[in-house]
Amino acid sequence: MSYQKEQEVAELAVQRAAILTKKVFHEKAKGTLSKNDSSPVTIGDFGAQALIIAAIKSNFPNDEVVGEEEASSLREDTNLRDQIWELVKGTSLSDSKAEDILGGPIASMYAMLDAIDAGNSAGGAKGRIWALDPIDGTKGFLRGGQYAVCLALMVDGDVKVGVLGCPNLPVDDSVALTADSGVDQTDEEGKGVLFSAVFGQGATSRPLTSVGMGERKAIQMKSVSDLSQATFCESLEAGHSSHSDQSAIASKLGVTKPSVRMDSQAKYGSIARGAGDIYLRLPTSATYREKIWDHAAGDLIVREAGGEVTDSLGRRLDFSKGRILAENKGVVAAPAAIHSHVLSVVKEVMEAKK
Ligand SMILES: Nc1ncnc2c1ncn2[C@@H]1O[C@H](COP(=O)(O)O)[C@@H](OP(=O)(O)O)[C@H]1O
Ligand SMILES: [Mg+2]
Repeated sequence: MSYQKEQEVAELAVQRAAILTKKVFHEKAKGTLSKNDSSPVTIGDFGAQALIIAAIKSNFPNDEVVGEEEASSLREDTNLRDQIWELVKGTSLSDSKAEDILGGPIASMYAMLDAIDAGNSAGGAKGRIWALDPIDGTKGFLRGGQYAVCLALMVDGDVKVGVLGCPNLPVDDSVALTADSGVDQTDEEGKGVLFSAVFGQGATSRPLTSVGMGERKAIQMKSVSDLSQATFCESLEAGHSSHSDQSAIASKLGVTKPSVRMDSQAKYGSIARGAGDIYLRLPTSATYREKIWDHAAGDLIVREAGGEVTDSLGRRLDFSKGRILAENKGVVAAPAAIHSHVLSVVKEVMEAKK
């Protein structure tokens, strides 16, 4: 399967949803968002999920979707619902042919609520299931840092298509990450990149604004010959991964640069294009299980760019277990050539803690 149509729909849908999230952010910044003070994340999340699921359902009506949100609270809260509908109604691509590919605008507010609710798949090992995170990196979105609109298609539990829209990352793949890449990037001119991969066909990037027009550009992870010069990424939120374990691992690896702390799957995209090298996500609790929508697209994009992605015990991320990664703990992503070395150090550090 080439998954050409799926990739095209996913890219355009993510682009349209990303435009909506940007609009919400700017309305919030101008103070015109809401008289009743609904959270911009709530509005952006629901709106983006509606646009993306509507596009999936109009092209692939039998596919299922695992989406982060569901609309029951919206059906009660008419004010919030109207606010989201205004925004969804007003968000279309400037390219009308591309908009047609997505199935055009959503017909009514009730169709919007139904689209949101169609993200209720239980996931699993059979059939075609999309994993959707309309705004990944909630905290980053709110602080004007990094966030991502994330969409992946799984077929019988394997990720076949992955798309990440990162509105606040630089377009240029050659811009190396720095310690402050994760914060306060909003409103700088010319930002926004879309990463995309199809299983077996490599990973690409292009400006988020040129989706549907420009060519995709192949991306590759950087080869790391000297770990002392390597850049590693981690969550900005200390609650989402163990900064102390990650720092112990980095120093054992001989990494000398400070970590790049960044919200969302923008981390996967950044290492896939060689702007950084390694992504470490060591669990902070024994019971938390990662959500499939937080990893599916990034996992494929990194692997298609020449990387390897496992959990902290060296197991491939298993997306066939439902809405969560029930059989995995944490994430270790690195170029294939050094992944086993990185993993051995991860295991050493985790063993030493016991
Ligand atoms: N205790 C925890 N450990 C790991 N991930 C967590 C977590 N609590 C929440 N998360 C997830 O971490 C995601 C953000 O990842 P990151 O830290 O890389 O930006 C959140 O996605 P949302 O922002 O979509 O809610 C959320 O699903
Ligand atoms: Mg998320």
